[in-house]
Amino acid sequence: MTTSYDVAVIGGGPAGTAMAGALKAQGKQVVIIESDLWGGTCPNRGCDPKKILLSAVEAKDAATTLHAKGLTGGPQVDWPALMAHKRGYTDGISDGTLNSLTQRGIATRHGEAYFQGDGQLTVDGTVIQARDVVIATGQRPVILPIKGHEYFKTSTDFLDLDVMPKRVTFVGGGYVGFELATIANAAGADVHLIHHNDRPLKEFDPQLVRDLMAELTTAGVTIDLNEDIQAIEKKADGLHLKAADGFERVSDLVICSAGRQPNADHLGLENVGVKFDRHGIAVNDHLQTANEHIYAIGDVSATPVPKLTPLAGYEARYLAGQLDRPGAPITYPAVPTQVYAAPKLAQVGMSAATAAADSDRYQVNDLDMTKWFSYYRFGANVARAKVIVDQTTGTVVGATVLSTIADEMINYLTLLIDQQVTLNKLQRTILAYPTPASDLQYLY
Ligand SMILES: Cc1cc2nc3c(=O)[nH]c(=O)nc-3n(C[C@H](O)[C@H](O)[C@H](O)COP(=O)(O)OP(=O)(O)OC[C@H]3O[C@@H](n4cnc5c(N)ncnc54)[C@H](O)[C@@H]3O)c2cc1C
Ligand SMILES: NC(=O)c1ccc[n+]([C@@H]2O[C@H](COP(=O)([O-])OP(=O)(O)OC[C@H]3O[C@@H](n4cnc5c(N)ncnc54)[C@H](O)[C@@H]3O)[C@@H](O)[C@H]2O)c1
Repeated sequence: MTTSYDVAVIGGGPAGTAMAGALKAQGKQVVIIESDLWGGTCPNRGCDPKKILLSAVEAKDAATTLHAKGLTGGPQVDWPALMAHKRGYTDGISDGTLNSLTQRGIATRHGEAYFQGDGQLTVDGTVIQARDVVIATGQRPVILPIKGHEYFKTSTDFLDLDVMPKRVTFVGGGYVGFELATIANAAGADVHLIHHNDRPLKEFDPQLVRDLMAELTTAGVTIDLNEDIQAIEKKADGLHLKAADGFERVSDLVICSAGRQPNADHLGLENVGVKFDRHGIAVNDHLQTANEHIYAIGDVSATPVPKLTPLAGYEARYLAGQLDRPGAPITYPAVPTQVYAAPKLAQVGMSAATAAADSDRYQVNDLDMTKWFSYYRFGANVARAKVIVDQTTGTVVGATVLSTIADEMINYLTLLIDQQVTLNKLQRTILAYPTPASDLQYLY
């Protein structure tokens, strides 16, 4: 059976579903192909389940920091109940996404998409004919190719654990390692985070990363830096992780959190002249591959931006516009990114290190906000921000924030950057007091 469409979209995650929806709204005939769960990584095994589990950490920490300041006793995480709460959300995602696509008249196919050749896109033997194809197949966890790699589990396994093991170890200090270590620690596990050099979360301000590590260490997470794990051995007392320098750690569960790799190696891209490497599928500044009818968006594309859900949607909306009416190359606004640990670490725009190189122009406001009203009232242990102000324009151009509410503050800061809001302009807006937003004027 051969079916013909204007556009075929491969991957039913945030990028693919946004793409298919935007194309359908333009009146195009579109088919979307998904080999696993509709909705993709973010709502099924990424952002959303992670943040549901984090809700218990946030509530527990809020109660703990107010201990002896008006609260007594301390809540404990009931992992099976928390997991049931998470599943109450995630279990409905795939069917819900499929229904939403179908209701909008978007054709759907479940199966592995594969390019047999130009114009020969197949899904489980069926040829799908489409003028253009958009690849939005995302990424999957890297499994380090060390001895005993078969004992590694991934973030996907962690986010669906029935029981929290006694000892949990994360190999790799990036977003996934820090976020899931925070959750496992709050759930009562003995948690180790092992990183191969001395710069975990290397995209973030090193001082604030050190502050975050100090907080996590105080909370009970053991962080081992400069340890390069070479082997995992299963013994009667657990999984033994070993580094070349004699370092050894025993654990019940070992999560490989050493990064993610593009889902580009199983698509037959060599049959259609599309190139990729470990950063993703090579695209030009119109998100077009070397094959003029094939595009790549979201996590799988090698664009110069972090791999995040809002960017998947942003690239989808841009490309839908391009396919309708070709125009200017894609440009990206300031992109906020954050680590949902306890506390949260968030960053947007210019870093303090870059600003320091031009100190005549850029002022770095390094602010200890711990005693500020917004943080004092719930007894926060740490609240720190570095805010970069361009002195020639009086606008904020970058910020790093470490606090329990950094995830909200960074969005306000992103708006200030995007809208080029000066202090004068901000103070002409009345913001409800006392709220984190009413603190914005003190960041300049
Ligand atoms: C643990 C974790 C936490 C995260 N937390 C955050 C967060 O807090 N905030 C944030 O912004 N981002 C977060 N992310 C990143 C976010 O999930 C991704 O940026 C986002 O899902 C990318 O969307 P996508 O559509 O490009 O890819 P995906 O969501 O990965 O979707 C790609 C889809 O393509 C399908 N597919 C692959 N190959 C084929 C094939 N051959 N045929 C058919 N279908 C195929 C896959 O099954 C998948 O469903 C997190 C990721 C992880 C792993
Ligand atoms: N909050 C969020 O927005 C969020 C959360 C999770 C994931 N994500 C997305 O998923 C992507 C992947 O996240 P991630 O944490 O899996 O990857 P990452 O690339 O952020 O971090 C992986 C870390 O593992 C380290 N590493 C590599 N090899 C190692 C080794 N042999 N031993 C020890 N450490 C090693 C790297 O130096 C790096 O610090 C992120 O870049 C982000 O785009 C976002």
